[in-house]
Amino acid sequence: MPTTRFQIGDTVMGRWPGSNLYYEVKVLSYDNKTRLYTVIYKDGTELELKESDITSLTIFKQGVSRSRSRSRSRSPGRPRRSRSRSPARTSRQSSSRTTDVRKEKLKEALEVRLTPVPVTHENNSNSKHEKKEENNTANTASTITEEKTETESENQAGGRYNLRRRKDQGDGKTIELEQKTEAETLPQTKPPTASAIKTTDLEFGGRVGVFFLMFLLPVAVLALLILCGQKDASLQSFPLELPALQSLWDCQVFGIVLLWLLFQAVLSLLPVGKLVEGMPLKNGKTLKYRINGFYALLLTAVAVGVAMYQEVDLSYIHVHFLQFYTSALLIVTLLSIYLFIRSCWASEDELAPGGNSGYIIYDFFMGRELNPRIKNFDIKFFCEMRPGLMGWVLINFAMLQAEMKHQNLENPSPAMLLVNIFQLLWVVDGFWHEEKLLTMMDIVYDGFGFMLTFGDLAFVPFTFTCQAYYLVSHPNELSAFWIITLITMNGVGYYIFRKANSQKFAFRKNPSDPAVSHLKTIPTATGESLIVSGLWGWVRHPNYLGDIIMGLAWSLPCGFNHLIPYFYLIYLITLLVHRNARDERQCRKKYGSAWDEYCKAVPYRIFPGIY
Ligand SMILES: NC(=O)C1=CN([C@@H]2O[C@H](COP(=O)(O)OP(=O)(O)OC[C@H]3O[C@@H](n4cnc5c(N)ncnc54)[C@H](OP(=O)(O)O)[C@@H]3O)[C@@H](O)[C@H]2O)C=CC1
Ligand SMILES: CC(C)=CCC[C@@H](C)[C@H]1CC=C2C3=C(CC[C@@]21C)[C@@]1(C)CC[C@H](O)C(C)(C)[C@@H]1CC3
Repeated sequence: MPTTRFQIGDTVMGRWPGSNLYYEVKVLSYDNKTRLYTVIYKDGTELELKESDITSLTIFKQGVSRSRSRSRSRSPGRPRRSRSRSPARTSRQSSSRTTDVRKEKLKEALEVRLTPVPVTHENNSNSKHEKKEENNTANTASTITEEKTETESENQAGGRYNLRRRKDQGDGKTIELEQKTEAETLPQTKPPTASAIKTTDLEFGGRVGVFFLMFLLPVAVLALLILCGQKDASLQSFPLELPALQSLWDCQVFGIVLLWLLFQAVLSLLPVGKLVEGMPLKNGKTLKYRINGFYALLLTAVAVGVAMYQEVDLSYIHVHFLQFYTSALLIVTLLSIYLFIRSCWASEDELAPGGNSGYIIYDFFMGRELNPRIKNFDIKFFCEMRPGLMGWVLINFAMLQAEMKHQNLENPSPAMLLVNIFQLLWVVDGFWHEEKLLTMMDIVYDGFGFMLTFGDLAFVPFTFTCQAYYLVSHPNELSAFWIITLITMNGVGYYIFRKANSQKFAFRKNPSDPAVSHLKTIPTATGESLIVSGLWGWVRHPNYLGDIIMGLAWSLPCGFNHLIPYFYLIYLITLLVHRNARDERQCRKKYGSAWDEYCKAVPYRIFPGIY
């Protein structure tokens, strides 16, 4: 390797992809064509790195000792600056003496364990200062965490990180471990550069696969709704002739759907609820999101109450259900076209890693732009949470009204009540934890194209309601035993789902949180650990398991006469098994051998006993 900076066999510091953490690595080879070094980490992980992601050991060590001496020379009695992301945190900080003491202790502890590492790079222009982070890795490594620059490689790796975790310690408060003046003098890592995105790993069977899916999905949902509304809902009784056009289209219905979207959009823009920052983007910036879904749900409930008081008949939705679906489908199509066209003007920074293959159909389906916004209105975040999820609850309630009307009941049937209550609980839970959606793959990684638009605006409200729709014309008596069994099943599912999600979220935010600090973990080379006990030590995706148990409890009230009400369960298992595989691929890429170790310790994916 005559022209390279590093030679085979050199021990150098290599950046861990997806982070700004540097580890000791050995250079194994250099590829002249790709200009990539193959390096091996101490845990045996081999990776290819760019020259800019490698730095020499001597520069690193000089940096370490320089900043160590800086650290030592700081007067121990001098109060250190602490930085808080939100004013709320600042006030909490100043009001709590005990927390301050605890924080100081923690800070001291961290200072002993951590190594501030100045890294010299050619382009050290980023003015953001560095922060040290807890090093709990198997490899001893010097770490440098720069708030913004991490996102570049994270996004490329398709990973999702909770960067705040690295700054939040103790009671979720932010501790800045270096003084600002000091940190500013430290050499900085390279700022993210806008590299051209090109999606090469095509999902869903590539261009051909998504082409068929784009037609198949809307048709399959239409078929499901037709069957679900028929007296005989068996697959064999599917009508062979196409439904008449007027049974599929109604201008008034289209107007109602538009009004619904507008109403929800207005609610989402109300200046109530907190403003939170999303995950850092590739360009280092973060977007702000208004978290007011729970208020919007309450206001929607009030609006529906007022409408019912004005004698609006909600069973209209049941009568015109197919027309509501086709109206939603038209909006999905128009919105997807708009999203695709506007993405042509989006900068490289704004593109999603998964939807930029260069193939029009594929990119239209997957979504090119990551966070399409009109001023402060985030179209993806809005569609993911609002019209579809609220619509689901409203449609369920309309079906409950329709059931009473159709079957001349004074009260809704227990089956209908259970379906309504179970699903309402799930939706309320979603809005209560709305902020957590910001760290999910759908927001951080996936582009917003036909797939998510269809999923959010058509699939969720029209297929997730399929049990309630079915019950209107297929009554099912439930014994007290069944009612208790179903309530227990939903409760168990919900407990697993919520506990697993909250545990992971709390752990990612602050591993020393007393609620999760007792959990056993496997350290990984990135500095983040994997929980290996409790629910996360039982199966690798306990939250999916909980969701599936709930899905079963939502379908069983419809009885065993037909397969149709089990559609949600079948969809959920398929989606979560696919999502699990996708997630595991990304985790293996991100955590390397530590992930394999986790898989060995916890061999079951979603279902206990099933590998
Ligand atoms: N009803 C529906 O239609 C759907 C519901 N859902 C629900 O949404 C919820 C969120 O799902 P989703 O975002 O897909 O996945 P998860 O919330 O399970 O997130 C997966 C991530 O968790 C982290 N992780 C994995 N294992 C561990 C571990 N042992 N310890 C600590 N962290 C770990 C990894 O990220 P990292 O290490 O980078 O933090 C991994 O990438 C689930 O409850 C799911 O059931 C999802 C899809 C559809
Ligand atoms: C067939 C097709 C095109 C499916 C698209 C799937 C999407 C509809 C779902 C993928 C993951 C979702 C999640 C929620 C809604 C449905 C979609 C978007 C979710 C936001 C609902 C509220 C929950 O509390 C949740 C946050 C756990 C959940 C996350 C995943």
